[in-house]
Amino acid sequence: SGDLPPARHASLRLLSDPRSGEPLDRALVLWFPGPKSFTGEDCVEFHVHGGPAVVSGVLQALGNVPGLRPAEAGEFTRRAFAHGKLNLTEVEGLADLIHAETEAQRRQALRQLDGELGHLCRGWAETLTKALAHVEAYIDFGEDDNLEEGVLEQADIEVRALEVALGAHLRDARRGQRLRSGAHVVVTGPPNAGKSSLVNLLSRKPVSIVSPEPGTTRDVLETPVDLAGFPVLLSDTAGLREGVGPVEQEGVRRARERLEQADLILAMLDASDLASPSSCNFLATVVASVGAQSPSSSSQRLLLVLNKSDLLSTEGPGPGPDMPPHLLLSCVTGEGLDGLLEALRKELAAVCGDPSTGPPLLTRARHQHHLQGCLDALGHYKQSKDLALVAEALRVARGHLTRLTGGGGTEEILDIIFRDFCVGK
Ligand SMILES: Nc1nc2c(ncn2[C@@H]2O[C@H](COP(=O)(O)OP(=O)(O)OP(=O)(O)O)[C@@H](O)[C@H]2O)c(=O)[nH]1
Ligand SMILES: [K+]
Ligand SMILES: [Mg+2]
Repeated sequence: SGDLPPARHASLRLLSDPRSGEPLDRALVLWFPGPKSFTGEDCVEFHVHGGPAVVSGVLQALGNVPGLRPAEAGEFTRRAFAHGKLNLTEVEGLADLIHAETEAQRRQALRQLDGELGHLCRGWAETLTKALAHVEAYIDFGEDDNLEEGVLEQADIEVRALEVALGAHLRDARRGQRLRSGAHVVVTGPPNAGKSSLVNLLSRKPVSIVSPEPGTTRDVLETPVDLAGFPVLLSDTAGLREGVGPVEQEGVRRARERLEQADLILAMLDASDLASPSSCNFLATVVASVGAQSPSSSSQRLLLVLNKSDLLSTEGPGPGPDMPPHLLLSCVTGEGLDGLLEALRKELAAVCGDPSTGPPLLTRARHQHHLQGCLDALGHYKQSKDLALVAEALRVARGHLTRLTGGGGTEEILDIIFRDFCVGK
């Protein structure tokens, strides 16, 4: 009728049930004719009042219209993908955006939704297409004088540059996955250093029991927290010491086990008790051994925190010149907490990758799988003497890149990716 709202303009309308004519709500109606819509198809949005009676009344009235049914979870996004509105990495970015819990996760998801990773992969795939064209031209016209000189060599230079770029991204792959699922930060130190006090302070809730009795914490207590915008799984552990009863000894064993899985270690000592055997032993073993690792991206990182700084002026002489780099903190007064959070932000940006500045991250095992597949195929490319095999290796390599952005994706993979969505997206 003449009363239909104009395309892409919000119009105020009285909605009524088409069967009974009963008014349901006064609502904004938006009409998006395809292909300029989210899914690429004709779409209508009803912006109704949020009360449950209004929503169920409108849904019921719509459900009675022949041919209409409720969308399945992720169905809108799936249709957008089917109509080429989003590629697969962008779909993943959208899913991550919906589930983002911290600022860094949101930034990363937005970058992926903007198509950065897809763009990179398409550039790489183009390089391979060109190289393949050169190799095929050589196979067909190799003897022909008209063929430009050095086509194979030129292709080879570009493919090898691509191999280096892929390798760099793969070395970074664990970072992106940590940003998606949380970095492992483990608090460790001798008994009574204040480990549980710090865990409670950072998570802003009483996760662990704090008491003056050494050996209070026995089990590993893990809690998810947002630390300086990064998602973290923070573990409190038993104080490290020997010669104790079997229960505490088991706690110490679990603490050491968890320590091996840490991306970042928060090593904690009582600043007023640095000369004690347990402090010296901890510095000589845990702190020294992590400090001695090569500073490659795969090794663990460590922050040394000297707690109970509030006791320093009155009791101990304070940290001497031999003390490795450290931060002073008081869990009781909160002094030094800002400095610790800033240090944590820097460490976590290194552990998770920094989505404000760094290169596009590989956030899923699927990304890593295809880039590794591409790299392996380039390995075959280098070893092949026969030009037909060279061309085949390039084709396999390119196939991995197109599958990463969703070209030729199988239904099962799509099902897995779209399963993460909620109804209405
Ligand atoms: N003065 C002072 N006392 C602190 C500080 N942090 C913690 N404490 C006290 O130190 C004692 C031990 O704290 P916890 O947090 O239980 O220490 P822990 O390292 O978890 O101890 P275990 O689990 O037994 O290994 C408690 O009495 C805390 O109140 C601090 O910054 N200053
Ligand atoms: K304690
Ligand atoms: Mg404790």
